[in-house]
Amino acid sequence: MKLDLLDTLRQQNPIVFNISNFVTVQDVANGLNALGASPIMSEEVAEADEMVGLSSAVCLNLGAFTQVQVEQIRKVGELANQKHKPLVIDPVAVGAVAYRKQVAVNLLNHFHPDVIRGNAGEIAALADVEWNAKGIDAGEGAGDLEAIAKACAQKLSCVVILSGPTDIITDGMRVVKVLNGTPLFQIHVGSGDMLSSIVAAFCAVDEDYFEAAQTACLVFAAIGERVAKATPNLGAGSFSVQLMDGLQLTTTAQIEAIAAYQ
Ligand SMILES: Nc1ncnc2c1ncn2[C@@H]1O[C@H](COP(=O)(O)OP(=O)(O)O)[C@@H](O)[C@H]1O
Ligand SMILES: Cc1ncsc1CCOP(=O)(O)O
Ligand SMILES: [Mg+2]
Repeated sequence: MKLDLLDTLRQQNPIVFNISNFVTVQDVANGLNALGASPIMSEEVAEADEMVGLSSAVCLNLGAFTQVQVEQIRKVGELANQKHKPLVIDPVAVGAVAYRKQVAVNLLNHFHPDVIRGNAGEIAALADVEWNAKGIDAGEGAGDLEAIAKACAQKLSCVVILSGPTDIITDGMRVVKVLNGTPLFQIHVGSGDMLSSIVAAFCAVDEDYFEAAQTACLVFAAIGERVAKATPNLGAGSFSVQLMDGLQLTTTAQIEAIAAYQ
């Protein structure tokens, strides 16, 4: 685990280009900014070439697209591959909505992601494993999560993060598990979207995307855990405020002190 990547990220302040969704776009922008990256968003395909060109990483969130936006997402994904910019995909709710899975699978025929980050329901759907996803949430299933994450990574030849109470990060062969976190993440819509964009930010500062992905998961989960423990009776509203402060103010040493992974 390369925790010093957080210091590198804060020194380099990489530009991360996000196609976000209208629900969580502000959380994603502010989360990246607070941590030490430089977010930029766009909904216009005409500026895709310039946007990808000026960015150090790209995060495509499939949370709430229109057909016009699918064209933009495809173009940006293709450009990211052509310009060798790290590309992260967040396949929101592909396990719950057949149309979304169809769109996601079609997009993945046009470009190759370096990292896919989703919850159990989303990663199971991409791996074609039986699972009862619940809307944007993981839902329930009987399968082994590590095996599902590995199957998805092997099928799509990329790093996969299956997030949840334990984050499972795999390149299809190697597996790292991040045990930090807090259940408060579940009552804040946008936790997963923030994590996906933060994964892209770490990929901007380390070409080893397996390392970048696991560090991003540890940093995000440990900061959430730390702020949750620091404030008694934290609720959904104040957690999101504390989380933003934590992303800005938590040091590498403070994360190292509570880091739990295997
Ligand atoms: N019950 C939980 N306990 C601890 N951490 C959690 C829990 N549920 C989710 N997380 C954390 O929340 C973040 C978002 O993950 P997740 O909830 O799986 O994404 P999504 O919002 O896309 O469903 C990750 O950092 C994950 O580790
Ligand atoms: C509620 C909702 N609806 C479409 S996208 C979205 C946000 C999903 O955010 P997250 O997956 O980070 O909880
Ligand atoms: Mg999500």
